[in-house]
Amino acid sequence: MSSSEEDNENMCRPTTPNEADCCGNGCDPCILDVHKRLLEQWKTNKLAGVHERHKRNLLNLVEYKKFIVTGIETASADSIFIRLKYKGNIEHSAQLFLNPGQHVILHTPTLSRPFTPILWTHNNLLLLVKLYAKGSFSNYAKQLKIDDQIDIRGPYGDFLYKSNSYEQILMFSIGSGIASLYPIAKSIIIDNDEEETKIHLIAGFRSLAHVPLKKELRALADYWNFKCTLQISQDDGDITLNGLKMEHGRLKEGIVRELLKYHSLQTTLILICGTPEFNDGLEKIIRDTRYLHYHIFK
Ligand SMILES: Cc1cc2nc3c(=O)[nH]c(=O)nc-3n(C[C@H](O)[C@H](O)[C@H](O)COP(=O)(O)OP(=O)(O)OC[C@H]3O[C@@H](n4cnc5c(N)ncnc54)[C@H](O)[C@@H]3O)c2cc1C
Repeated sequence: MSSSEEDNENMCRPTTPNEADCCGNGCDPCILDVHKRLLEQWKTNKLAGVHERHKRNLLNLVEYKKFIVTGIETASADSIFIRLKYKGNIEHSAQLFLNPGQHVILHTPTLSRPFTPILWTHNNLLLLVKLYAKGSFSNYAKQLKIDDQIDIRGPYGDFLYKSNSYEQILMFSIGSGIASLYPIAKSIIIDNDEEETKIHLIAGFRSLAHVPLKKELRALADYWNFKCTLQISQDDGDITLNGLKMEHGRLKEGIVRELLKYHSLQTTLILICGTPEFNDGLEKIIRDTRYLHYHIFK
């Protein structure tokens, strides 16, 4: 190996974070664990003679990058959109890169929380953030102002979709869980003309006022292969939203079991994102019904 190749390889070695880089908030994944994993992968590749071509992602798994708030908007009765832009100069070959459904860790001076960007470009990303009355990050988010700084690392999450690999995708979410599923639906339905896969998103919310992304969901519903059912738990009277099917009642086991009766166990992919209880309940149903392909975002 020439010395320049060796230099190049050593440059690709994941940078070791300082012990002090761990914020002590019990982040999942912790920056030190991520580095350990990357280092093992790097050593395995080195031994096997695999020379990785590193993509220049603005985001980094073990190093926080600085972003600034460029927009804050109401998304629904209990959620906001936060737009963040990379702070600093972008090298020619670098850009922000995420797979739909992947999440990032936001780090403030006192806490860290995972969020799933719903949209992004080469240097900015849009988050859908649900606000909880007593939530620590929620209270921080409520006071955010334009030009405030937030540190971000990532992306994390191992869900990878291969085009046209299923006939049908059933997506189940409650509340802010839609943040993981919307970017996947968009990438399949709008961003890829070659897709033949049909998607049915079943999303549970308290009331119509609590539904974010209404315009975006209706835009998806204009396509032949996307269907959306909003399962509204509070009695909102006769509610309608063009293009979207509205159902009364909580997104409960009976509804999921009924839907699962009519799909192929082999060619259907099931995606789930909600509270831990919701995720566990649906996983049990999927196992009982013997569906082969599912992924839970948690
Ligand atoms: C991989 C991953 C991706 C995520 N992506 C998003 C996202 O894109 N958008 C988003 O809004 N959130 C997302 N979350 C949840 C988010 O990270 C925070 O947990 C959430 O915003 C609450 O943080 P908090 O500090 O405001 O509340 P905390 O201070 O952590 O909790 C305070 C109280 O709020 C309530 N609470 C907190 N979280 C939940 C919950 N999930 N369901 C029900 N009640 C809850 C509980 O009553 C809790 O006791 C994601 C979580 C994970 C694990």
